[in-house]
Amino acid sequence: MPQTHRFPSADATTLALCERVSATLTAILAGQDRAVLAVSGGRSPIPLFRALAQQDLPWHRITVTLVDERCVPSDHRDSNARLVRTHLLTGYATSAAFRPLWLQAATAEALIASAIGQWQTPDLTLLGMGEDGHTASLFPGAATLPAGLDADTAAPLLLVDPPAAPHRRISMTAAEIARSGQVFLSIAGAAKQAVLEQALASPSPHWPVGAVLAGCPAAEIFSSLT
Ligand SMILES: O=C1O[C@H](COP(=O)(O)O)[C@@H](O)[C@H](O)[C@H]1O
Repeated sequence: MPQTHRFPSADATTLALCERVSATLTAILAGQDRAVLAVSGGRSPIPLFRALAQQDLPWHRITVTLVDERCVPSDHRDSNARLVRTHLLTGYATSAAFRPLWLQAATAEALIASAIGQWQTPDLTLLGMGEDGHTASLFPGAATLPAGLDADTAAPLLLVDPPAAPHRRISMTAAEIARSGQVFLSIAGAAKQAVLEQALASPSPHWPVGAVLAGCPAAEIFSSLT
């Protein structure tokens, strides 16, 4: 069962998570030349990205990639790559390498093949969660959700067409999240807290986050009610 760390506010969560991510990357880099950090998109991670960018880490030995991406050009307002470039790859973190997931491709097959072709299993994966219980872009009701939650698949990434959210997505599979060295999930707000508790109590495809975390018993959850 993942361990949960509760904080009085979203700001306190950001501070604690920033320290934890920094310490984890430092520990990983004490034992290997390079580390791969996979980060989520959306809006919630912006304060964490800004805090991490101010950490004096050996960013030149870190590759940042994405847990999931919307299939939109890299200058689109909904692009997670744009979010990362704007808020994380600044300050000290300018020297990190960045591997975006979405690249222009003629077909869906070429798109997923190019993303998988340059993919490396992350040493540390940072997850978020939507109020519908999706994490990464593993959305409830998506046609490819069963493949995305297949614990035995070797596929690290797959395409997802969310039934109730904009844009086709590229997402890490639950199996690839489970293969990550470490997994931290952060959420803020009572609504997300209630969904997460329900998902953990009875893992089901209705709340993909529960099924994902069931495959990551050593994952850690960072949460606040505000
Ligand atoms: O669409 C997405 O949503 C989730 C949750 O976003 P948030 O802003 O509510 O935290 C995010 O984790 C995922 O990476 C993103 O593409």
